[in-house]
Amino acid sequence: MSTNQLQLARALDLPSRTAMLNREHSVQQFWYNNDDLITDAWKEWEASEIDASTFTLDDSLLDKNLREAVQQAWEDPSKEHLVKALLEEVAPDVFQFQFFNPERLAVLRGYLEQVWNSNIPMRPPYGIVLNRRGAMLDKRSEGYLAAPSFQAFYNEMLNTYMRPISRLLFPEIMGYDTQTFGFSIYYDPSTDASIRPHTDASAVTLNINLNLPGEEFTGSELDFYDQANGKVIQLGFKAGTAMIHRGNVPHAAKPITSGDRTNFVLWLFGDRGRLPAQGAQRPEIEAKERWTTPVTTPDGYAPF
Ligand SMILES: O=C(O)CCC(=O)C(=O)O
Ligand SMILES: [Fe+2]
Repeated sequence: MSTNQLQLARALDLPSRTAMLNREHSVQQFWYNNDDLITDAWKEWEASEIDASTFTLDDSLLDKNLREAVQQAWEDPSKEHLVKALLEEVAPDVFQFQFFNPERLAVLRGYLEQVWNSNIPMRPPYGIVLNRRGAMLDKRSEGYLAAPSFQAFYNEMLNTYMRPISRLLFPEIMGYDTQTFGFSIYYDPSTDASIRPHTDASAVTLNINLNLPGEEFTGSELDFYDQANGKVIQLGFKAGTAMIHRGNVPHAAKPITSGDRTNFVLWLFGDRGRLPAQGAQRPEIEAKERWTTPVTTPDGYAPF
């Protein structure tokens, strides 16, 4: 790796927002042609511009109870009830729990702030709508956040935490959880403020709030539509909390009316994006099958 990849990446002409929104061919070409350069630039950036002793991304950022329960379940899956006990059902099949330790979140947010200021080309998420100040997190995505320590942390969140927790709550997703996907989103009243009702192209979605304690916002609740009785259940995020739900539960983000909100949205699905059938039987699965990591290789399929 030559040492000026970072400079070269910073000098690239990013495709315009309109071109990105129109999914023009030139945009795909841009990411394809510059993939290696940009990946090397992230490595160089992390080695030269990030203070590794301050910005260590590891499980010490997570809630201590969650970390300890998950660690015990990995060592002895018969203890997975310790994890389950931390998950509160706040709407039918929607669970909330403390994911990050709010006091430690400043490390992650500080890191992400430097990512944002890095001037390395990044592709914002444009799933349901474009989110201007968001990033693609998974290696399968063009213009993803390829910094090595971030990638290790991202994969740990999905493989060590999200997948077994998902299997514990939604056993029918077993086998439809081999592939990972993720993005970050940022809402404020003047740019990207809401998302209309939709379902996700995931088997399971884990949505984690990254706001710091005291970083208040109003509005921006998630509405979950309970198909059984037509009711809407409105849920709010607090610093470092997460919601986990099947991808096919309709939901929307209400407009944010003051402040801002930053979240990670993490998805699991099967190979080539396969999803469990609607209303799939919920099989009995043994605990020891849940606390495993699939050997499947990432297939490169990206839903958006
Ligand atoms: O606003 C949120 O946190 C949820 C976003 C969401 O549902 C999505 O990006 O699919
Ligand atoms: Fe969603």
